[in-house]
Amino acid sequence: MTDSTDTQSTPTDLEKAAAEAGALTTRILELRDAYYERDTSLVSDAEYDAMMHRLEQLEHFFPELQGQDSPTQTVGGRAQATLFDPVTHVERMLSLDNVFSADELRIWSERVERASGRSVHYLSELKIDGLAINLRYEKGRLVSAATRGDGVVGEDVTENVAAITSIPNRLSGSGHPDRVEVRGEIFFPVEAFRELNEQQLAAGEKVFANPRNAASGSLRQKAEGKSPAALKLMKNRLSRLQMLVHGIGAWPNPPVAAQSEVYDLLSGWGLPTSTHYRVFEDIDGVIEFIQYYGEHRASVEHEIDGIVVKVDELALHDELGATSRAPRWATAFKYPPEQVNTKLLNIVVSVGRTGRATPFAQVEPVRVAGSTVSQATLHNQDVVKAKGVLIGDTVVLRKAGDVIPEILGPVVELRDGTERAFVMPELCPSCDTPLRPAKEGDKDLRCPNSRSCPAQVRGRVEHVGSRGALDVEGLGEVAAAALTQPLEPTRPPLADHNGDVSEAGLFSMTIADLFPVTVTVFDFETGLPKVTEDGEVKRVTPFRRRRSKKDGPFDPTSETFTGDEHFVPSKGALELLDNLAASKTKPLWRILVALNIRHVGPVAARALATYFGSLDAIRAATRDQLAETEGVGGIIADAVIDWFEVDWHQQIIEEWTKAGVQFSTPGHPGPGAAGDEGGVLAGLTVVATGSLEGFTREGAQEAIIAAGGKAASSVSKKTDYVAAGPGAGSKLAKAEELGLRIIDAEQFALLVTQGPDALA
Ligand SMILES: NC(=O)c1ccc[n+]([C@@H]2O[C@H](COP(=O)([O-])OP(=O)(O)OC[C@H]3O[C@@H](n4cnc5c(N)ncnc54)[C@H](O)[C@@H]3O)[C@@H](O)[C@H]2O)c1
Repeated sequence: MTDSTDTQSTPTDLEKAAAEAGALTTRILELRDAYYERDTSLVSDAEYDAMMHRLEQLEHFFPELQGQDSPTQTVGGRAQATLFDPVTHVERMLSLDNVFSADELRIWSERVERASGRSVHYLSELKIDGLAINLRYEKGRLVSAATRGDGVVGEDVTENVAAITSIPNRLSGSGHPDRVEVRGEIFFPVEAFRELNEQQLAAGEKVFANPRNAASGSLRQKAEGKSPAALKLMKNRLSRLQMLVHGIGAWPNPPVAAQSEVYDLLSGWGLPTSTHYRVFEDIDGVIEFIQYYGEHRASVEHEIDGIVVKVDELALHDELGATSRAPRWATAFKYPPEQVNTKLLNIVVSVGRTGRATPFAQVEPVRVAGSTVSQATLHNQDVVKAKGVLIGDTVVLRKAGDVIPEILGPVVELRDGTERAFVMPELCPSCDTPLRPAKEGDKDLRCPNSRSCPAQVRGRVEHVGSRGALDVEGLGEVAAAALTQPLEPTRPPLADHNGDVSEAGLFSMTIADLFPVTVTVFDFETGLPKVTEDGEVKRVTPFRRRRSKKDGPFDPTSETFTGDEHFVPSKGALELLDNLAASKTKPLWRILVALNIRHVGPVAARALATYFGSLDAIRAATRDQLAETEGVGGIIADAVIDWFEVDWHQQIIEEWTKAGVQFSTPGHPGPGAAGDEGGVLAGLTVVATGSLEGFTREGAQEAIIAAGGKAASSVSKKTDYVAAGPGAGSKLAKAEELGLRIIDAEQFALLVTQGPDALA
């Protein structure tokens, strides 16, 4: 680069960077203030981390931008605590640097090992998502508890800490120095947080969106000026908090050489330490530990937002030292966020197959835990009220692993007055029937028009096609909506001559029924129909397409002219009818599930099908006979009897029978017979884990049950066989530990067809 380009470009780049860094700094300081002073997250942690990361980058390229009080050089909170008396820590409390990938972690460890001049041991532990606390013990007595503040001066919360039972007032054991500072994290265990929110909900109070902020808010409450009732509530919240210690501050010359040994000492003094830590000889072990907990976050009793990696050798802590913000001998690997902020665009009410009217949040689509979320259930109007969300709010949304997304609450501080409250409709949004509770006192409202409420029929039709029922490819949400959506001028294929929709006609539909189906396309954000450029409501025809030259000779039985256009059935229409036809003779239990009998899912349906062998035998059974059938019981027996008593259910059976649906198991000898005889696996419990060649996951379970065995989902002493294929994880390990009989896919195939003797 020549001098002339340097003088031309550098000032502009620097200016640009300075402007960006300035804006970022202002924003980060605002966010910190809200977070540490008002226990509120105005943005998600991931967004905050991204801003910090960007600021670090800018300062890296333009070191002149890095002032002493840049957020990258300072610890979170504020020096002058506004609520509590100040406490000066004997030794500074630092934050931690972050890494976000295995590669970044490797770079960190290489730097550490280079600076140490040797390989080191790494202590890996869970990063507890709570708030930092500093406990000072003098002569074994707790004299002060303080928040981190700006790292030098924190807030005195000694009084409130007294209500946290896991924090001892006196250290037990011996060997504690005259003065020691212990550092830890205060948090709500997941279960305690759930209970707290349940209690808030029951009391008609607002639920808390975030355990970290709830913990911080609970600890940083002032007793003064509170009514006796409010004081009781405060004590109650404090008593649910817990603490785990993860370090020491001031302690000259500790009698141990490693951080992991510090934990043994601390726990010997009666302080709670975490059991989730391990020491590794290299960074690969740490990365496996990170992967493991990334997949098992939900199994930990408290929230975690990452893994803290510390050099285990204490001598190296002094050698490596610290920056003004964080130690060089530790770093935090941050997991991708499970909580994000997004906009609540609307709350719409949907009616499901059982008639329950459920408010749904439609949110601005947002990436979280590996998928894009655009809606979340809000359960019922009481939950909407308790969460305190208004339409138009910025809300906190959580999605953990495979768990369904949940709206945790609003960010009240971001309201601008345009938000509006949700009003639960009085009429069913699908059929205008007045909604009512199923029984007195029920919070959930239902549409009582179960027979022909289009939303309920749609839900039931979708259920017929679902994997746990008849597993009909092509009969999913969209097809179910298309078959039931009543639209002028076409009648939905599942409507009878009165125009009432019902699943009774599902198996007798023909191409001619499907052909005219026109479906309105709804706009997700508004819930209103989409409009074309010409101002027409947008409609699609999923079961037909325009004829093309490739379609061969004209077939008058399945083709049609509409206006001047020529249509043929779509591939989807033909497949749907073929698949429906093929499912008429599927196993009886699948047909039973497809009937949408309350409480009768695959497990109960299998039990009924195995014992009775036909729908007629089930109908003829007494309540006692049903209830006594293994795997059935009283509640299901009642639900089955109730189901048969409804007239229009008879119509479904009649219509389906006429269409060729098989309501019995060919060759079944009659009630009880199959049960007595048992299968080759009668009395045996088998667990299938990993991928077993030749079997799907569900197929393996079915094979066990079909052979009369019990398909268990977890391994215990009572398990007789564990069939394990590639990918078998903890179940296989447990089976080995218990010394159980472990078999491979080939042996499994023998076992379920010929029984245990085949393996001898
Ligand atoms: N959403 C927002 O608006 C907002 C604003 C400010 C801060 N934040 C969040 O706070 C973070 C910054 O806070 P920070 O400076 O406290 O850093 P940090 O939370 O990333 O890490 C440092 C802290 O981790 C804690 N910790 C938990 N488990 C630990 C363990 N096993 N060993 C050692 N320490 C452990 C310690 O208290 C330590 O002070 C951000 O990354 C962000 O997640 C969010």
